[in-house]
Amino acid sequence: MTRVDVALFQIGYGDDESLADRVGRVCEWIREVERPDLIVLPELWAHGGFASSSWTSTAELLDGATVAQLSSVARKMHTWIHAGSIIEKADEGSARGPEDRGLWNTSVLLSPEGHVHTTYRKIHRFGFGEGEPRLLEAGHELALTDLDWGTESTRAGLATCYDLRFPEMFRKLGERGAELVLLPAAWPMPRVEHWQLLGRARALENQCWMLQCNTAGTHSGLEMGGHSQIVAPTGEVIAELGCDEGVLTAQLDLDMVQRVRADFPVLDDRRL
Ligand SMILES: O=C(O)CCC(=O)C(=O)O
Repeated sequence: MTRVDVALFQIGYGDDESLADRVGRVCEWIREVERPDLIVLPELWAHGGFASSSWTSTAELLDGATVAQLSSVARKMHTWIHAGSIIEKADEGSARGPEDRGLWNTSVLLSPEGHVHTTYRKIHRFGFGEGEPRLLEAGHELALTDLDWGTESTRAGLATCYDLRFPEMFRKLGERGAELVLLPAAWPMPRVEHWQLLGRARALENQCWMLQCNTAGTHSGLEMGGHSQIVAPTGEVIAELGCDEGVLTAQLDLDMVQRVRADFPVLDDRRL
């Protein structure tokens, strides 16, 4: 039986903490918890989910300071760390994307050896013409990987925040074998019920685990919604946080995906 311990860090922040201070604080905080098998952090927690006016100046390379510090934590703890997302800037001389911006909202999964294992550039940019669609390139590729736990492994799909509103993306991840989806976010408080409802829907309709890690606090004039949640392949929320900063821990029975799919084989009845 594949049982794994996960910890989602619902990071709270305001406008008064520098990126470097926040990264240092979060690395310390992670080191204080008992070693889980997988840690998940939120979207753009270092750069600020809505701090778009500073994204160009705080953007980092994939091997920049934020990822390097978290890689060192992953290696020392020998655990998987989904580092949430960063504002990634294009390396000198490399492709800058079709809109020539050279910036992406990129999620980074680190292996227990501390290596960048998988990256995912957010496909659906949020902002309706402002923020992400004005400043960042869109990602164009789905990202899936096998999380190796030692003797067993689990197929995981990566998605970020606003992607949650696009069910066809999660169906594609499911078709490519995803049993679990890692979803970091900076989802605002006024629409937190959408976050909860859509997360449950994506889990239920694809019969997969959803690990949704949101942000807390108020920055750039927006209150973040918190309410990080872990949803089972039945659509049941097995663990959730409130509005404040905190760690959400749970033990997942990953074999449940196959049991739920065998007991109620709704995915076999799709008309393609
Ligand atoms: O869809 C929403 O309501 C929030 C999405 C969002 O904040 C984001 O993708 O950064």
